[in-house]
Amino acid sequence: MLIVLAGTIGAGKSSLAKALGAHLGTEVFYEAVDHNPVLDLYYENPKKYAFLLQIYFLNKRFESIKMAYRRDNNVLDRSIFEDELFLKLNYKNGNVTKTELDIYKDLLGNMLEELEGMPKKRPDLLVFIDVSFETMLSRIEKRGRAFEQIKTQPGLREYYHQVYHEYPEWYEKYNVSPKIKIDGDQIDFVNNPSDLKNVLDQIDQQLKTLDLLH
Ligand SMILES: Nc1ncnc2c1ncn2[C@@H]1O[C@H](COP(=O)(O)OP(=O)(O)OP(=O)(O)O)[C@@H](O)[C@H]1O
Ligand SMILES: Nc1nc(=O)c2ncn([C@H]3C[C@H](O)[C@@H](CO)O3)c2[nH]1
Repeated sequence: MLIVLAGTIGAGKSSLAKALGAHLGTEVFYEAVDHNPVLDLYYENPKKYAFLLQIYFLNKRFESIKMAYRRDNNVLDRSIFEDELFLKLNYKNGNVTKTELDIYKDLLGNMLEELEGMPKKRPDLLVFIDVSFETMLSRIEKRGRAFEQIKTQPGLREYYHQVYHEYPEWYEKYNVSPKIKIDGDQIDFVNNPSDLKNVLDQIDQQLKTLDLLH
């Protein structure tokens, strides 16, 4: 089965992907953040690097999907379907031009068409981690990636609020696969084993309903 994690920045996707991979005995494909040569440049100068970052992520995402869709059991940290959310925001903020927006959408459309030819065409389940804006900010701070910090770049607060604001509608509209929403605010699946069990039980239950787990 193929499970994808979705949610705003710092929602807990990588953390839950790791736990879910261990629980189901599946491989985890993490988002390309650690050795990303563009991400810190983007946070420094979004106007210059937004389009390049979108292309970088899209390419990496597609690479993971190609591997993950060919194998049987996988967990993907963030879905390709969220990339357009970031792109549109960058367009709205004047960081990508209309031509860049159109070229990107065309490329994304072509890539998604390619998936139609693969043995597995779409995820079996999307797990959306829902957190409040305050939690999002505190997790970003706690994780401590230097270029993401509001303390040194106060302007980022507004950008994070925009990203946060886009997600509820994005989730409501998402219809590529079955989906489930997890409360990442109240449930501390990172530090509290019984909370983690609670989340894994919710996901297992959904997988059973879909006849993917017995
Ligand atoms: N449910 C939770 N309870 C407490 N802490 C959490 C929870 N989920 C994540 N964290 C912590 O919040 C930080 C961000 O988590 P994580 O890296 O998993 O988020 P992410 O959604 O993958 O972020 P990004 O989109 O930026 O890659 C980490 O320090 C993690 O330990
Ligand atoms: N601009 C932009 N477009 C994307 O498609 C995208 N996907 C992820 N990210 C940023 C958010 C976190 O800082 C960090 C980890 O998720 O990477 C993105 N940023």
